[in-house]
Amino acid sequence: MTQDEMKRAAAEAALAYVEEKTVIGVGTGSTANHFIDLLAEKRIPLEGTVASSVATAERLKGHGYKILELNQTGPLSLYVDGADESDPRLNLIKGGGGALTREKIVAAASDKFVCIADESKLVDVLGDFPLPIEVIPMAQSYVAREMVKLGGNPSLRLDYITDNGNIILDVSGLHIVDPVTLEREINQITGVVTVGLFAARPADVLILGAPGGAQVVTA
Ligand SMILES: O=C[C@H](O)[C@H](O)[C@H](O)COP(=O)(O)O
Repeated sequence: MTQDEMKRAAAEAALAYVEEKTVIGVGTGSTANHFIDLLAEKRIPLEGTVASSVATAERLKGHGYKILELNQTGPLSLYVDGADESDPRLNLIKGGGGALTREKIVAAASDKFVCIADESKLVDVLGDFPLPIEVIPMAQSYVAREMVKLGGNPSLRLDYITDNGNIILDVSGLHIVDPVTLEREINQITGVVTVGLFAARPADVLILGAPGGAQVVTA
């Protein structure tokens, strides 16, 4: 089974959490794309969707799904999205695709967050994947210096601007044993829009695609 097939297997298992004719939140990335395509292939009717990125909105629209603004919907019952890393407590690193801010907003507004990933994304301790941070452009150097003080090695994501008009710093070298505290500390740095650590609001369910099929992990 390839990594992509494992992503698709996880996405397919997430369909079990979708209630027809509801409004759901939909994440961004290659695993979320499988989920979107499977919703359409299985002809699952939805009242609407809240997209976590422009790219996801375009893909959903291409399949005929209605896009709603989060400000119109109130709380969502379900959010489905991928991740770059998960620890066993379902704390996540997200933002490899740059969509972390809108993803974190939709996750925060959702009752249940189902994370879908291939099995390689489950790690003991977060941090091998460089931690993405969305930053207001004029704060780039300041935030980078603050991240060095926290033990990280920041690097600017080149030729990339987020859907919100900001830059991304990818911070390597972190061994994140206390993700809740680190998320809070980074959130306090002036100029940080969002850190791609999802620990104050982790996933509720992690579905891992693996050669033997999809496995459901709960914290
Ligand atoms: O910004 C992107 C998102 O956080 C993605 O969910 C994450 O990067 C995982 O992407 P993929 O499903 O392509 O591995």
